[in-house]
Amino acid sequence: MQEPAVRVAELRRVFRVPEREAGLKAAVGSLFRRRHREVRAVDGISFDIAPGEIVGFLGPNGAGKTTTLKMLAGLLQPTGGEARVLGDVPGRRRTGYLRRMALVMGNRNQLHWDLPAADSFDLNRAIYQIPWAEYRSTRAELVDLLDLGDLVTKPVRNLSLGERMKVELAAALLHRPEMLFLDEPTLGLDLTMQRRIRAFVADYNRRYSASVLLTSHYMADVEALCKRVIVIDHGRILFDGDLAALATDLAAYKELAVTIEGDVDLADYGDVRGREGDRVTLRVPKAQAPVVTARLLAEHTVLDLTVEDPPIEDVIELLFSRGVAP
Ligand SMILES: Nc1ncnc2c1ncn2[C@@H]1O[C@H](COP(=O)(O)OP(=O)(O)OP(=O)(O)O)[C@@H](O)[C@H]1O
Repeated sequence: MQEPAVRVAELRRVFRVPEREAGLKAAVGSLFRRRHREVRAVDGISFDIAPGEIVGFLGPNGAGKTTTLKMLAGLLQPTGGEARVLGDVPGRRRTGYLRRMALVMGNRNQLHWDLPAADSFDLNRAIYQIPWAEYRSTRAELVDLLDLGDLVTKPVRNLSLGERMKVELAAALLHRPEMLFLDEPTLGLDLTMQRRIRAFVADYNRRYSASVLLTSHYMADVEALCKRVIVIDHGRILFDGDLAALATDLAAYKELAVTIEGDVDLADYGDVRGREGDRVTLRVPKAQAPVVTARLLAEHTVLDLTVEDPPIEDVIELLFSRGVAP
């Protein structure tokens, strides 16, 4: 059997943070007696990622996503458990490993602010010791795929947020990493740019059979790219599986969107969630969906009717509030 690209077993990271009460007395006291509290950012998580797989890594703020990605990228040492990526232990930070992976953080600028990205690209070529011919061809390919044009010749500080993200991605991928850790790569970008970045990630994955672990607060990113999602909260895995199964398995209700001739009050059929012109969205318990559908069809002139799982955002919210075991 092929070895997984990522193998994580009981991975943990505990931070010790100094604790201090407010006020001068407490401030003076803390000079002599430091109290600490433990934050279990990642609390024993296990999962595998297959080569070439794109997995969405979801969770609310503070769930432990970035801490996990940093451990997998070798930036943070775990306090327990094990991580292997591409057969290597990331925490050892072996050059051989660092040259096969990339961590891209949407909220962190890794390029020189005052220089054009082209200069940072050259610098990365030297750092990663990419042979010139390979560098030129990958660079040309990335410039084309990301539609960078002359953006690479402008100082980074003059670029828009979206343009900056595109050159960031290009810089991070010049060495053609096989493993990508993408932390909110579309953060703050407009819809067109989000779509562009998404298409690029899909393309890169196909072209180089790269594995991708992606965090994003935009469910559209996740739905477009990830067949599988891992959901964490408070450092623990709540769900690991098919994105489609998440809605089917967890949501206790269905959403019926129905257009009916005439003005009819549908409150009797279910929980009315919204109305757009003649189209009404009803939420009904999953088990009752067939009966309600049949009643609507029998009792009214139905012009259009769809039965769907609730939006994935709602399902994930439900998951966080319930804290389902894996
Ligand atoms: N260096 C640190 N020192 C102390 N606590 C930390 C440190 N880094 C992270 N934490 C804590 O660990 C927990 C997990 O943080 P982490 O950044 O991994 O979450 P996240 O899921 O990436 O959240 P977000 O979506 O907000 O980026 C949080 O409670 C955070 O405050």
